[in-house]
Order: sequence, then C-alpha cells, then structure tokens
Amino acid sequence: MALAADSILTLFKLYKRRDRPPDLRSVLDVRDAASGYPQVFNVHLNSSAVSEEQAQALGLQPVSQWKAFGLCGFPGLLLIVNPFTSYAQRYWVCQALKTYPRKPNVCNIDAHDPERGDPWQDGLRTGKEDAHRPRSLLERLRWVTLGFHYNWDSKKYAAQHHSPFPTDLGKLSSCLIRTCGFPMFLPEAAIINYYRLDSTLGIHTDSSELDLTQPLLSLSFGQSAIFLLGGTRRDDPAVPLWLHSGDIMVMFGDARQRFHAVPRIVAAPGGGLPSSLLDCANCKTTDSCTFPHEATDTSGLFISAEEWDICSRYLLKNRINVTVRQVLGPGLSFPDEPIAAADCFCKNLGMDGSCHPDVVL
Ligand SMILES: O=C(O)CCC(=O)C(=O)O
Ligand SMILES: [Fe+2]
Repeated sequence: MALAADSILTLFKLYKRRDRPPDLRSVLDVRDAASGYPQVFNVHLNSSAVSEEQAQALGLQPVSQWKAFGLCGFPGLLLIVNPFTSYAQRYWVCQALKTYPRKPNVCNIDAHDPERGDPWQDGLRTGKEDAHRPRSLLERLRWVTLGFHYNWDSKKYAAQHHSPFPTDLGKLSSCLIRTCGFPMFLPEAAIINYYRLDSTLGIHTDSSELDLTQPLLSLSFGQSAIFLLGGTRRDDPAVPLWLHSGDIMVMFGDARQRFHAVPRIVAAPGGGLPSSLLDCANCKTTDSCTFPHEATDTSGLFISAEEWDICSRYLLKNRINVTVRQVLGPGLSFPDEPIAAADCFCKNLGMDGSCHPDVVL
C-alpha cells in the first residue's frame, strides 16, 4: 500500500467530514506493518536504558518486548505500540482524570470560572446529554497544562506561570524518552487534551518550546484517533496514522516541527472500550474483570474499582492525549522578548467554544 501524497489540509478535510464517512482503510496502522506497508520499518530501542524493574514500576512491559516503528520519509517519527500493562494504562488514565486537573494545574474551565472546583469530585452525569442537563466539570474538561503552563493567547511559556510537574508522569516520560536515545530530556511542561468523539485538533506545529532539539512525547489513551503528520510546509504530503490506546509517539529532529493534526476520533466497534483496556493481563478476562488486582500486580499503580468505574465510563466517549515537552535547554532562560508564535491554525477542540491551541481559522 502506498502512502497518500495529499497535503495535510486535504486529508484533514477528508477525515473530518461527517456527512460521508471516510474510507479508513488508507489510515496506516503500524500494527499491520508486517502486512504490506513497505514504508514502515522496525526500530530497535535502547533496552539497556531502562531496567525491567524501572519499567515495571511505571506499568511498562520490559523494553525488550516493545514494538517500535519508524516511517520512511518521516525521519524523527517513532511510534511505540502500547508498551503498558492493561492495569497500568488504567492508572495513567485515572491520573489524567483525577489528579492532574486539580489546582494549581491549569485547565480550560479556569478562564470562565476561576473558582472552579475539582473536576473529579464533580463526577460524570448520568442520562442523555441535552440542554436541560448541564455538563459536569469533568465532562467540560478540554485541556489541562502541567509544569510550565502554555499560554494559548501569547503562545508562550513563562517562568512565573509554573507549577510542579507531577513526579510520576515525569519519571514515565524520562524513561520512555531514554529508550529513544535522549538521556538528558527534562519533562518540564505537558498539555493534556481531552477529546470527545466529535472533537478535532487543528493543523499546527509545536514550536513554542525554547529547546527544539529535545523530543516531544505523546501518550494516547481511550478511543482511537486518526493522526495526520505532514511536513514543515503546509502543502507537503501528509500521512494518516492510527493512534490507539496506550500508543506512544515521539517526535524529534526533522519530525519535531512538522505540521500535524487530529481530524477524527473513531470509537471502538460496538461502542465499547478499546481492546487494550479490556484485556486484563491479571485475570485473563475481557468481560468480567473485577478490580483491584493487588495480589497479582506488582507495579504498585493501583486504582480502585470505583475509580475505574468513572474512568471506563468516561473512556467510552473520549480520548485523552498527553504531550510532554522540554521547554528550556541547558543554560537557557526565558527571554524578555516574545518568542516566535507557534505556526498554528486550529479549530476548536470540542464543541463548547473552548479552544485548544492558538488561532481559530
Ligand atoms: O492528540 C494528539 O494526538 C496530538 C496532540 C498535539 O498535537 C498537541 O497537544 O500539540
Ligand atoms: Fe501538537
């Protein structure tokens, strides 16, 4: 199968349209790499960079068992097929819904409601959504920023606009990036995007970080996304890729400043949870799994059955993406002058007017 030569804008419109469902067969799934994608090649990660014990403590399979791929024509792009244990995926999802949206971390709701409460405490509403049923804070989450908080208006990070980066996510990020050959990566900022099934993320580059020699790490959880990766110019050919729950993408070097976008979220067939969240490695069941599995899980990343109940209901209709970035390089500090704006033209993420990055077309 040949990769499409269409521009990112052409593909964005194609996959976004709702009136005629797009043909998803041309979306590249690196899991099928063995069956007819000559452009996909295996990448051998540095498995000695992370010990089995370190991997296990973060809920990761041993690095020697991970499957990682690159794509001809897109140097600097690395895709690691879900390296998490199913149990640990649930933990990271729970952190993204329960812990990371808490103050002092910043989220889209703050602009309208600076006194907002804890989204997790507000829970999920039951019943069908309509005008008479206001959405909970958790349902209204569109983005959360961690560490150096990205300012969507100025498109800058600032020294004063900072809160502590979560230790567990920092460890996970450094560990993942070490296996890709970047031992000096400092996880200093993260943007968590919360997608509904009808959300899109517009075409943009991420170039507001001061040190662009360090990679950008992206973790996907929940429903699958079609991810478009283009070139450094808007009319360069782009490729549509599947990102499934647990998948890791790393963009560095040539790929670090390429245009990219998410034109569509695709729910699991039958409207259920993605399979990697259904299979339980501990109890070996797909339908009657009862949590927690303290007896068999050794990572220590426990979540309770009550927590998973909320997370799993959320994930039926949502995708969560976490991007982790290094903002400052060695010896760098924030300049007084504004840095170049991210080259970005974005559509609203979500339908409630809360905008993910930057400018609305
Ligand atoms: O959701 C994704 O997969 C991409 C997110 C992204 O590009 C961003 O947050 O800058
Ligand atoms: Fe991005």
